[in-house]
Amino acid sequence: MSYYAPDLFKDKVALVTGGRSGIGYAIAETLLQHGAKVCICSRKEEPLAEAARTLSKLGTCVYRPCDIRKSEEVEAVADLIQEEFGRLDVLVNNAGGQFPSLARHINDKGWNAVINTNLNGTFYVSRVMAERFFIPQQAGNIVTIIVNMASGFPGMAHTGAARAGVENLTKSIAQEWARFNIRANCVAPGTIISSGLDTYAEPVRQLLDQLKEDNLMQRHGTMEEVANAVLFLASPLSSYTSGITLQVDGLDHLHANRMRLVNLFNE
Ligand SMILES: CCC/C=C/C(=O)SCCNC(=O)CCNC(=O)[C@H](O)C(C)(C)COP(=O)([O-])OP(=O)([O-])OC[C@H]1O[C@@H](n2cnc3c(N)ncnc32)[C@H](O)[C@@H]1OP(=O)([O-])[O-]
Ligand SMILES: NC(=O)C1=CN([C@@H]2O[C@H](COP(=O)(O)OP(=O)(O)OC[C@H]3O[C@@H](n4cnc5c(N)ncnc54)[C@H](OP(=O)(O)O)[C@@H]3O)[C@@H](O)[C@H]2O)C=CC1
Repeated sequence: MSYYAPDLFKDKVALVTGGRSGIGYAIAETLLQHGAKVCICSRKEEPLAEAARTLSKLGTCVYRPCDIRKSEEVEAVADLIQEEFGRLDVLVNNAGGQFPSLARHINDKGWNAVINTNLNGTFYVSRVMAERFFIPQQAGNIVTIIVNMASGFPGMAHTGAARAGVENLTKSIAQEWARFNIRANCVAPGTIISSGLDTYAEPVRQLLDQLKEDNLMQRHGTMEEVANAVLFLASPLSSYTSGITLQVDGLDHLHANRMRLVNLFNE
């Protein structure tokens, strides 16, 4: 059940990066359920196509494989959106990820992989979609998924640094592009039960129970809770809000034990 009007995104077109799985899939699904036409992109063509097939039962959903770290592939996604819909109203920068490691053990390649994905990739997609659609249309809306790194991210310093960069980038573009009627905001999820958590190996998975106990609401978040926050920021319901980060974390940004992950490494 949804508290939003079912036609909230009628005639609107949305791009969800990383929309083939987890939180991105839930966002794409929710946008479709509220009338949007949706494009999803990610690196792995087969699961991406499968996700688009399933999502198409809810409405129009197209897909194009894309590594957001390659701006020419991002341009190809914009080409598809232009051909299929001729416009774009909402960009959800959801694609991202990282691996757990103490900072001093992250080698150059690993550092660059995470920075390129989360910071550079998010910038490329935002810039391309603004240039191709939002600025010419004089209208657009960007919502970017980051993480809870309000007190740093010990155990995943690369992603903490990248997402802090994205949060600051969002404040800058929100100001630069306000004159084009473009809003830009972030959503910072805490620990959310999703396919993303399955990518972590056992020691980190054990941590999840501890994180749940630490949480003042005594639980992890759901993908629907993140999607609902995205819907709010992507819709006219938040029309006077730009440049902010909405925390969806059951208070973890104020209260989480940030050393839990570091302590797993037993150093
Ligand atoms: C509490 C939870 C809160 C947050 C939850 C979530 O976000 S859930 C969402 C979670 N979902 C996701 O995170 C999914 C998306 N994540 C990813 O796709 C990857 O983590 C990525 C961001 C590194 C990109 O990867 P890619 O395809 O570009 O590259 P690649 O795989 O080829 O690696 C490049 C280099 O990185 C290094 N390195 C990589 N892994 C490890 C490791 N375990 N150990 C050590 N190092 C590692 C290594 O140097 C490697 O080079 P090598 O040694 O192989 O020559
Ligand atoms: N689950 C959680 O607790 C939290 C998640 N987040 C963030 O939410 C977002 C979604 O995570 P979640 O759904 O949990 O995890 P998933 O691993 O399921 O989602 C990550 C998605 O991003 C895509 N992706 C990764 N790298 C690239 C790339 N270079 N180019 C294009 N697509 C890419 C993946 O598809 P493909 O492999 O096909 O490229 C996948 O669809 C991520 O940014 C994550 O860091 C933030 C806080 C907490």
